[in-house]
Amino acid sequence: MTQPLLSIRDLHLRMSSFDGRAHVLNGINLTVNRGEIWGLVGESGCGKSLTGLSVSRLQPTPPAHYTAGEILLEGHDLLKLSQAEMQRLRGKRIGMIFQDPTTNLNPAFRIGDQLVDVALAAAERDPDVIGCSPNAGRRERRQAARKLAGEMLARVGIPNALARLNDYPHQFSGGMRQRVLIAMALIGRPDLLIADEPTTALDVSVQAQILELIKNSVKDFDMGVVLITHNLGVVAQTCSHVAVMYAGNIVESGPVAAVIGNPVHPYTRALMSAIPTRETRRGELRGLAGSVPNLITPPPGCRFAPRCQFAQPACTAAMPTPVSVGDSHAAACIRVNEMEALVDD
Ligand SMILES: Nc1ncnc2c1ncn2[C@@H]1O[C@H](COP(=O)(O)OP(=O)(O)OP(=O)(O)O)[C@@H](O)[C@H]1O
Repeated sequence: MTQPLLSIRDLHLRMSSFDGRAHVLNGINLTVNRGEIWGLVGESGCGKSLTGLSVSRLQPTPPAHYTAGEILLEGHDLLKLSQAEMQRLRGKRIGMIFQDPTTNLNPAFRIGDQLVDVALAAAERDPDVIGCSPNAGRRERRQAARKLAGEMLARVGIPNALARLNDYPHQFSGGMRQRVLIAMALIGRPDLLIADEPTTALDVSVQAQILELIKNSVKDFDMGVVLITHNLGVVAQTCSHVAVMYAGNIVESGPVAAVIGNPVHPYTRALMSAIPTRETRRGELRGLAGSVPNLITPPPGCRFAPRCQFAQPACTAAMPTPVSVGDSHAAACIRVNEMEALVDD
């Protein structure tokens, strides 16, 4: 059997602050294969970004400290690598896109120069990236990198790409800047792309184009994607799989059709019923009462129990382990097999 592209196993991350230690990731398990787009969803503060940052090893240190677990990229544990070794993987094997396209481009440099720098850095690790021998002269390598930069810009849908290499970031709209960042993330031909809220800052029509671009890039580059979002609509539209996070745990995961078509964890069900639909009339929108618990003193057992309408005393006895409820579909709830009956009541 082939190795999964990414395998996060029982990852525990602790954060220290003046108030105490927070267990912000509490045994995360996630497997991503090439060709898959995994959506990570959940309310603010559930640990989505820290999971993504952990894979790229960009978590804030200090105060972040791993107490257990592994992050395997094709079998190699990223947590065992030095920052210098990790630096070599970023851009080449792991690409990243973040929420705000404005702050992630340097306003003082032309778009072309920024893309060329990333391509040359990736080519140091793999000369094939720019298709130029490592023994070639500096000028020849820059020319090859610039040609690739133009091709990448065209590929992410920037019209008149070659001429636009000479422009500065302020000459691009928000959606265009996000396309440039996608080009930058893909130029080193990564195996894995981590996209943290890549469309949140964009208007709805541009959002759809960017999500389509990510979907097409998965096919073109045969990579795997972890897409972090608050939005279950984005997951339904873009992802093949989804992991629902609550307070540092994955509470439900599986293929999108199974999880969204038949959510079994009370938290997933609550998130879904909070989505406005065409039928939702004024005053009928059901929000999710309460908030994510303080992770310095989390509630005992299931962390969702204090907000769960189906909680019973046994829920607070121990952290529930994931139970399989279908093909690759699992949920961490001790009442999962009763859920159909509970919901019908
Ligand atoms: N630098 C930090 N120092 C201390 N605690 C932090 C730090 N960064 C994040 N946290 C805590 O870790 C937890 C998880 O944060 P994270 O940013 O991963 O959540 P998230 O699900 O991505 O939220 P959002 O959707 O708002 O980005 C939160 O409780 C947060 O307060």
